Amino acid sequence: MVTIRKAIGDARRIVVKAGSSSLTTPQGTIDADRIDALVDVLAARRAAGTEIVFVSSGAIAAGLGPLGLARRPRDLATQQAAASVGQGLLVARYTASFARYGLTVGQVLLTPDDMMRRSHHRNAQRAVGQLLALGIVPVVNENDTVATDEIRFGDNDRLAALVAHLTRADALVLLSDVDALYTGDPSRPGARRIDEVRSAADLAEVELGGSGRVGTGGMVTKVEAARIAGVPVVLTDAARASAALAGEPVGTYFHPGDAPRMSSRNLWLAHATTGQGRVLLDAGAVEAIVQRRKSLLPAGVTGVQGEFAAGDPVDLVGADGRVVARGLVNYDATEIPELMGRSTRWLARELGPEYEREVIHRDHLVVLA
Ligand SMILES: Nc1ncnc2c1ncn2[C@@H]1O[C@H](COP(=O)(O)OP(=O)(O)O)[C@@H](O)[C@H]1O
Ligand SMILES: N[C@@H](CCC(=O)OP(=O)(O)O)C(=O)O
Repeated sequence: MVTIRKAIGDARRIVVKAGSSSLTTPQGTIDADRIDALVDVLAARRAAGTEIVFVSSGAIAAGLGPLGLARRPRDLATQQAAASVGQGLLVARYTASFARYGLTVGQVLLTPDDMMRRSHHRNAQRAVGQLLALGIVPVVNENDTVATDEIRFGDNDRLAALVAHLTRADALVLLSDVDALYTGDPSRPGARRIDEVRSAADLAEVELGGSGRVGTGGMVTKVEAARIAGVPVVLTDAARASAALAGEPVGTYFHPGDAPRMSSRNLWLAHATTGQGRVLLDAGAVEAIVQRRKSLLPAGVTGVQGEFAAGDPVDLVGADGRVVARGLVNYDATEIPELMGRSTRWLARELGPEYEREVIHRDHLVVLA
């Protein structure tokens, strides 16, 4: 007897993410047949009463052919141009394809700010919520045309996990060009399929390789997405989408961890940002932050590395060189050396009351250790 994954079968709202390789051809054009086949599956589940939020990659990959490019460009400006062309083509195809079932799609292009800033977050939540309430299928992607190397999600696996939080979905399905997670690169002999991941321990021996020809992030970002999604996740290929959505035992099933659900803001900070610099801490500060969840005060800082401005995300590093947390810093890198090792009281007295503030407030700090 086939055991059905009840959490997937019963889900009332599912985020489905498809990678570039499942939607486009090696020539850098849209693969209309495979898109139609995937839409058939999504529309069927939709007809059964489940709300679908579709996260579609492929903007850059679909723009390559029209721009006469043989491969993904390295420079940002050409990636942006390819995404601009490809995104329009993708959405035109989805519009036509879902229309076969009388369904309307709505394009949603997100930037990291939409997850991070409270007002933007609420706004994105309201917009997607309203699309769903109106019976429309939201088609989500990163806004690649205005993304920069510094400010971007970069991969849609983690974006899909954040969208699962944003929409309070019940499950996440990641569709790739590989049918499951393997113990190592599946093209190498000896790699074994993994049916279920219950905890980080199940991944201890797994080698997570890079992406295929057009994808971004490879398995690393998929496993990371499963870790942060907070709901059951199925990873499989697009050919098994129907079975995956029916809850049949295909691909790899990631059980939701028992870690408490992080706020979207902290999820973004931990998983969608890159530290713009490093703040070095003494042992007391590491203990205060990691064990007691306190703010970082100037007294516990022993050094700074890199150039950053107030408001930037920075990594907090212990004496052993390990990154223990990430946070939004309240000072420019150049200001910190004169504050280091000083008590806030001393700073307020000597430099003025505005120096009484923390280096990083605990509300803007996420522990990674
Ligand atoms: N341990 C692993 N298990 C499965 N696939 C892996 C593993 N390590 C690396 N990969 C590669 O990851 C690729 C999928 O990632 P990616 O190219 O980013 O896909 P997508 O475009 O669907 O996001 C697969 O084609 C596979 O070759
Ligand atoms: N936002 C990018 C896709 C980034 C990405 O994660 O790609 P993939 O690994 O194919 O899911 C695009 O639409 O081209």
